[in-house]
Amino acid sequence: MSSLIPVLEIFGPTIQGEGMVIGQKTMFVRTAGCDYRCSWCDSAFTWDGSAKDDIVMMSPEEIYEQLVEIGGKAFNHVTISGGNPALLKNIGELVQLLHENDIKVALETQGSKWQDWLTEIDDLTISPKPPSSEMDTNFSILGDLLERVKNSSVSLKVVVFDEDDLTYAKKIHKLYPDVAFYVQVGNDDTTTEDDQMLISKLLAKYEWLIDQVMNDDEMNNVRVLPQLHTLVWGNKRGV
Ligand SMILES: C[S@@+](CC[C@H](N)C(=O)[O-])C[C@H]1O[C@@H](n2cnc3c(N)ncnc32)[C@H](O)[C@@H]1O
Ligand SMILES: Nc1nc2[nH]cc(C(=O)O)c2c(=O)[nH]1
Ligand code: SF4
Ligand SMILES: [Mg+2]
Repeated sequence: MSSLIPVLEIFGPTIQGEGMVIGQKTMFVRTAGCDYRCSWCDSAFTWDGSAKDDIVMMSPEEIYEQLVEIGGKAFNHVTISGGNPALLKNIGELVQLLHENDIKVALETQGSKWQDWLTEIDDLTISPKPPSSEMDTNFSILGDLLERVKNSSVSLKVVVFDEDDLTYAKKIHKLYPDVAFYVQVGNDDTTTEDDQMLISKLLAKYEWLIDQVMNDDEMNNVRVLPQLHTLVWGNKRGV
């Protein structure tokens, strides 16, 4: 019997709305628990206790069964996010099971914890947190992690809210110039249900971020992205 994984959401198929495989058709598995408390976290329910009664302890086999129950045959890509899935040693068993079923696996983590299974991920996104998050980056852990996954398909993605975040993003890019680098628009209104207001605000921020990067000779090899799912579905959960 495999060990159990704390799961908060399984949904899809949908598009990957962020980062290195934006637009990719994928299922999502969202784990509970995070070692960070980002001020603007759009998935705070994974760690703030508000959804603690919704956490289901599932074996990798049960997760795979539910993915198939929801997605049928209409997927071959699964994204694991959280919370921080890298807190969980047994994600490795889930990754192995998905690979055995010819499913590619993406994973989102902030780069604060190492797990040996990180080298097995097909699309690995590391998202270190800028000053606006009020979290501190442990550069020793981050550097070690990036060194150990350097032969995998890996990217760095920094969410940017303001100029200080942009300075931080540049520092990250300069430290690890060989890792594909993305900056992403930050959503500072993660509870509103007014989609039109949210979308026009986020598009204005996207234009601001594009302008900043275009005018900066230290960011010639940078990809600038919105959170595509937010532009389509606003703050809706499970999409
Ligand atoms: C909810 S996190 C879960 C994975 C992991 N804890 C992390 O932060 O990378 C998934 C992605 O959403 C991003 N994110 C979280 N809140 C956001 C917000 N308010 N605006 C834009 N991106 C956000 C994170 O930076 C991360 O890249
Ligand atoms: N469509 C969609 N794309 C995403 N990319 C990263 C997400 C996340 O919350 O980790 C996410 C999400 O929740 N939905
Ligand atoms: S690291 Fe990710 S899940 Fe954790 S608080 Fe920050 S954005 Fe949220
Ligand atoms: Mg999200």
